[in-house]
Amino acid sequence: MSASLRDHPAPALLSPGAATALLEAYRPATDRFLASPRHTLLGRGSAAGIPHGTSPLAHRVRDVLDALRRPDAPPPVVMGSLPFAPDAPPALAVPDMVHWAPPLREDPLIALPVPRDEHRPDWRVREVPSPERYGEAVATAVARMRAGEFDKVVLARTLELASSREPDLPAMLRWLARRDPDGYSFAVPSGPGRTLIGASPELLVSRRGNLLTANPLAGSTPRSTDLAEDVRRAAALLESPKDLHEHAVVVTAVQEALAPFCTRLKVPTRPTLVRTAALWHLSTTVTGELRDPDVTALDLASALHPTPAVCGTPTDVARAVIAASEPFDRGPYTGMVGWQDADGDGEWVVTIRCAEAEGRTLRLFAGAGIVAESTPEAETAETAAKFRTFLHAVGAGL
Ligand SMILES: C=C(O[C@@H]1C=C(C(=O)O)C=C[C@H]1O)C(=O)O
Repeated sequence: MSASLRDHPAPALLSPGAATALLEAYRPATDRFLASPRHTLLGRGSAAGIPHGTSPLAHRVRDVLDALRRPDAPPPVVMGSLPFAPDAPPALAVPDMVHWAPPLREDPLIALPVPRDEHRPDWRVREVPSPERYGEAVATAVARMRAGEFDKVVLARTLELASSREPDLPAMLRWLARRDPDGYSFAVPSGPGRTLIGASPELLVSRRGNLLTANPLAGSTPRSTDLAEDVRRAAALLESPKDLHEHAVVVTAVQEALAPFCTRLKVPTRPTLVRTAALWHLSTTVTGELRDPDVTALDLASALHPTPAVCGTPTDVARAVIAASEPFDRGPYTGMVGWQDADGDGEWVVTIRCAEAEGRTLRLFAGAGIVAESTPEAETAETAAKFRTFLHAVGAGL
């Protein structure tokens, strides 16, 4: 439906249960689902793809959306994901039909208990790299940073899950979306036969009219089930010099990337906390006013990507360290996932806390920001906590 509908939703779409109905309606392969704190979207089918070309992707997306504009219809929308590597192909499409609903977190039905899948796959789990190898890569990066070679790098590891039957992706999405309804949950095709599915807490950038918002996260600690300990960990994170440094590197990069586009950019001087079911994060909400109304959400996202929350500083050195240290291809992980309409409004989310499903396999990804004060033990524990959300969703314990 439409931008106008988004601003003035039709009564039927305001009915309690509209957002959870979209969640229930999600079908893999044909559908693109994205829930944010502002909207719930379900795109079905594919009316147009984005052509290959030498011009920037954001321009090609704008041209496709402009060509599909009809005077009597709402502005068309593109949905999908962009990979971490700049030269890898995006997985974007203009759906035949986009259904909009208010946010999941405002839907009274979101609080209903999620029925557990009785027939859970019998997962075999392989860690790539092993936690020991991951710790060694962290130690090597720390030594190079202490020698002054670079400032920060984000190193990731994966879990490869294989089963004798295909996972139930709609059930997984329902579980993820209901567990963190304040975050960004998504399920989109990411390549032939592949689905990217996850629940990210991090907004790369959104644009609404001439207003932009970015919400970099960096600096994390696992939650505790003991309330007093959970609060103690949150308080310690807010005071941790190592995490404040790791966070500041990201905020500075976001500020520098967005400043040229803005007449006004507001960057709070100290971070606050956000929490997911599994982690506490340091968070800064950056807001700004656009200088040029023709700059789209994807123009802004492309200028920001990759932030040091997922790559490092300086970017080119960090990219090289990642390529040399990680024994797998990141694919869509640490890219972006989201939507944008022909007016240039949209939301692009950092693709983390996610997995890529293909047939009977699932590949889970988790990374952590490494700075000179990092330790291999703490970063291995942080990535284990980041896997936890997803492992619960698929019914695999580790
Ligand atoms: C890279 C990931 O997360 C990023 C790294 C964080 C950190 O190092 O503290 C926090 C949030 C994300 O920006 C991930 O979840 O895989």
